[in-house]
Amino acid sequence: MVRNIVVIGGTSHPQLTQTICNHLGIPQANVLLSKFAVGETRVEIQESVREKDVYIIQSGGGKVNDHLLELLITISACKTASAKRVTAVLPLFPYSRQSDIPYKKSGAPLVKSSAHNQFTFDSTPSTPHPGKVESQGMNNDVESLQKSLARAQIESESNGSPVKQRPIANGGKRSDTLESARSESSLANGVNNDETASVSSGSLAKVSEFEPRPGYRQWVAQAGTLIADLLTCAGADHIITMDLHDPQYQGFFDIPVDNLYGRPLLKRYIQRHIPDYKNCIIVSPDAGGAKRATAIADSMGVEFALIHKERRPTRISDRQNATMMLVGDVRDRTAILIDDLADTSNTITRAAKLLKKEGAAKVYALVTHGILSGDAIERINASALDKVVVTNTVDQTEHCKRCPKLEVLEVGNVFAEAIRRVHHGESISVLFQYD
Ligand SMILES: O=P(O)(O)OC[C@H]1O[C@@H](O)[C@H](O)[C@@H]1O
Repeated sequence: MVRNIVVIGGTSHPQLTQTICNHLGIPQANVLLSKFAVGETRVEIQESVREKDVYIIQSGGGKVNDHLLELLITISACKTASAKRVTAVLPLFPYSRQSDIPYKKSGAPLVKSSAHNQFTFDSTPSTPHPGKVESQGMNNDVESLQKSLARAQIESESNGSPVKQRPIANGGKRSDTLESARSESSLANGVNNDETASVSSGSLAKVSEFEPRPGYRQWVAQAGTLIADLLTCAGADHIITMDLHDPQYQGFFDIPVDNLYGRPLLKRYIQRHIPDYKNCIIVSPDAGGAKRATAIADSMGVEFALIHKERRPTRISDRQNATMMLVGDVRDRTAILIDDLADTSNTITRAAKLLKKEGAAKVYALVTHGILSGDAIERINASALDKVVVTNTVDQTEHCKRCPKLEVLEVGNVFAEAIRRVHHGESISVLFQYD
């Protein structure tokens, strides 16, 4: 039983809050979380938090924007009710894939040429793309753009080389920038050129006609910084999270951030449940995740392979795998894909197809955050993946009902122990170790 501590659960993951409270031996605080008719979030803390150490559990995934706003309001409510310290516990950190966007010195985002639009990244079912929901075209397009640009940045950082700058086409005018970026973002999101062309939003057309002045920064919201600022402005004194997509995101905060590792759970699963695991091969589905995957492979003394995403145009008959190249030998072995998250599941299902094509006997995917939005479950069910193992940083109740290949690892005990240690001022570095 821990004293003088208050645990509040947001609406994103009530089951995880309950598990954490069970481990701590305390009841959840009474709060009223609801919505006004207009859709605005309403928060009422129904017990005193004066001079208490408050932990608010709220994960990303699902209705991520609603959950985020609910968290901000709850933090602020606790602060104004004189809580001594407020810690936001975000098992999956929302918006952490939207760290700052790379820009050229000239001011335009770093994007590649639109000439490379001849191939597709088909998957079954097809990956969501901007053209699908016309009314949301603008949002999706920008999100895709941010995703592709953030990837370009991270890939370039992991290569240790700067992102290549594309010469400005169109006689030096910058009006091509969004079109090129769109094309690039489409490539990164499984959209061929025809599909991209089907985006017919009036606002998009206006944006692409817009010719920025020299030096003007084509505007892509830098959500990563904003989210960090919102949390601290609301009153958060401390953040606890797990497997941040980009660990450097911790540097966006000027309050302590404890980034716990999901790796010990994944490693334990491999050792206990994968037959003859010493002869399996750990695979990173992209260069960005290589560090994460090699850490697990090295700690178990097993081999490692990497899937390289080739972004140059390739005309070969098997278009689906045209852009992926396996570095390593998986023939007749069990391949274990390791990644931080699966959202559309496009990455892991395409990787699984390639691994089976290269002769892997079985393919597992072990992923910390099973966001599994949209058609992700259908995609996994139809894929070459034999098993997908995720933690419950995101609620998996509904996913499990629809996906026989899914297995879930519990993180409630890890977060409860982190909370207990933070509350007592003990070191939590033991939770970062996994050997
Ligand atoms: O392909 P989906 O599942 O949508 O996205 C997951 C991938 O996107 C990356 O940021 C993650 O690290 C992971 O490799």
